[in-house]
Amino acid sequence: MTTQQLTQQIKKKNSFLCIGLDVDLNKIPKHLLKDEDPIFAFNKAIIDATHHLCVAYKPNTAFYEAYGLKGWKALEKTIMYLNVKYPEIFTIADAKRGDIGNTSTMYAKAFFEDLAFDSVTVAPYMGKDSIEPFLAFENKHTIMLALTSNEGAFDFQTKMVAGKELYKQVLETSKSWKNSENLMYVVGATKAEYLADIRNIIPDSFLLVPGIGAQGGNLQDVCKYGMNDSVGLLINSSRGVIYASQNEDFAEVAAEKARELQEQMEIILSK
Ligand SMILES: O=C(O)c1cc(=O)[nH]c(=O)n1[C@@H]1O[C@H](COP(=O)(O)O)[C@@H](O)[C@H]1O
Repeated sequence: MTTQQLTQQIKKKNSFLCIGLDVDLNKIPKHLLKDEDPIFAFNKAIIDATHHLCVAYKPNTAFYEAYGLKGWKALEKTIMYLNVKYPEIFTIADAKRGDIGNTSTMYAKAFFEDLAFDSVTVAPYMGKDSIEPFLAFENKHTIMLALTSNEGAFDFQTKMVAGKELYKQVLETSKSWKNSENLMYVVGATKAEYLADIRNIIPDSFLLVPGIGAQGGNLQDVCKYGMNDSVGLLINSSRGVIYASQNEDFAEVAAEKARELQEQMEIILSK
């Protein structure tokens, strides 16, 4: 999917919501545990109930890898289900990869070719030759951590390096990489006050913004400082949507939570 197609979907649905599929078997409704594949059964129900309210889904691979082969199988079934039934949805493998070049190429193949995700998250720590193998894939997007939502973001990301905060160095340097037009960036919703500075460096790029809901980030602040002419934002909520109810009505209640966020987004988009 191209970024133009993503923007079209945002305008059509009046939503720039991304729903995080972070499935924890201890948190899903008990009746699903009897299913042959509880993770996929949960995802399918959530997706069927919410696909019209969001433009993207983001399974965090940790929640699948934790269950071994069964978890990876459920991830594969989930992405196949999305690609076949809802091909207009933008898909994000939240895997936070990045390694020496030949290894990064294999990670990219795993998520872009084998699983056919539209995008994957990566960490910038190993630099240009760890990210360019991902950027080489046409019509695929590489979402690089810039300023993360957690407290530990202040350990390194905001430290001064050669007269500038490290996250700013990351943003600026990455613009010179080959196929950098395939980059998007992660900025935590809890860091909304940094977004004006970030937009000065990367005015046109899409930002994946996790951290509203459970982590306390604020949608209005993120939009005020982070939105550009083509919206340029994907706002993620995982736990706040998918675990709103742990009863049999879980998918319905998740849809209500997603609807609340979509309606706030519609108001922001109409301004
Ligand atoms: O890359 C991410 O998606 C990410 C980056 C970040 O800075 N903070 C962050 O919370 N995330 C992910 O976004 C999701 C947030 O989940 P909730 O806090 O439940 O909405 C999790 O999958 C996190 O791993």
